Amino acid sequence: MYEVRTMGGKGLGLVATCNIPKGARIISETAIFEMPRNSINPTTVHKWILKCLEKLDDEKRKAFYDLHNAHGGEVETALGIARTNALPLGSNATEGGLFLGASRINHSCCHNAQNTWNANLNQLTIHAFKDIKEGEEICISYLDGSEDYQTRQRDLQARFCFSCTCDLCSLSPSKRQRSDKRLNEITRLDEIIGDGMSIVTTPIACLYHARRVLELLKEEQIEDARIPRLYYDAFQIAIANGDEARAKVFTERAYATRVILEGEDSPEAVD
Ligand SMILES: C[S@@+](CC[C@H](N)C(=O)[O-])C[C@H]1O[C@@H](n2cnc3c(N)ncnc32)[C@H](O)[C@@H]1O
Repeated sequence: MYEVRTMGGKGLGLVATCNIPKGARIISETAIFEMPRNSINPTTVHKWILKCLEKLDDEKRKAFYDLHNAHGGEVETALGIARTNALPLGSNATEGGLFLGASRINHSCCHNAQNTWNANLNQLTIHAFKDIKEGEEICISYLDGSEDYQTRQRDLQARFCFSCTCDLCSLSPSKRQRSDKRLNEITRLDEIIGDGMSIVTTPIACLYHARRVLELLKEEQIEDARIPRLYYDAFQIAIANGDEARAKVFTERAYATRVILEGEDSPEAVD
């Protein structure tokens, strides 16, 4: 479905070699090793990585050292490579995994693919959540939420040492301002919906917020994991308030959108 090519200014990247339909699984890959992701002493993490590398065969160890290192000079080589390439093993996971294939996927703030840790398969999956045309680059997002332009640039620079020039980051100042306003509003409403209390005390307002977030995501052409999460929130609001009919509709939508992003075998879809 893809090949690894040199992408001017971005190093290597994945390009679709055929039309990839929305929902297709592009990659399913086992980690060469797992490592702690956050806030642990760098020396400890470095030692951990070296131990993991010792256990690999020569070919995999060489392939690891061939991966991009965005932190060269700042930290030990193996740690720099691991920090540049580790992908999370679940949302909010404290563990990351090193994947030789998926590590070549570049970032876009208007990405077309989703990386997910599938604990049922014990593999990382990459799914197209938009139709991807032959010749188009396959991109994921390295970021978690709906950050505005400045926050995205700051985080990408700090964690991956590049300035993003994707279509979203290249909008004219006025269009970017409108996009930032929508993204900040998504974050604000998401926080209200995510607060367990407001689901019980102001359920109708929460449902309106959820609908508004969906509209905003659509305007921003975002079709990632935020959509099933939102339908799941709406399901919980309906259940908490005894509205079984709406709960059924929301759960069906949460399932359908989750399957596109992760496949029927994903634990989130199965649950
Ligand atoms: C996980 S690697 C991705 C694959 C990498 N391009 C390679 O050659 O192996 C992450 C690094 O790729 C580059 N990169 C990823 N997305 C980019 C983008 N949108 N613009 C510029 N560089 C990008 C940055 O150097 C980043 O630190």
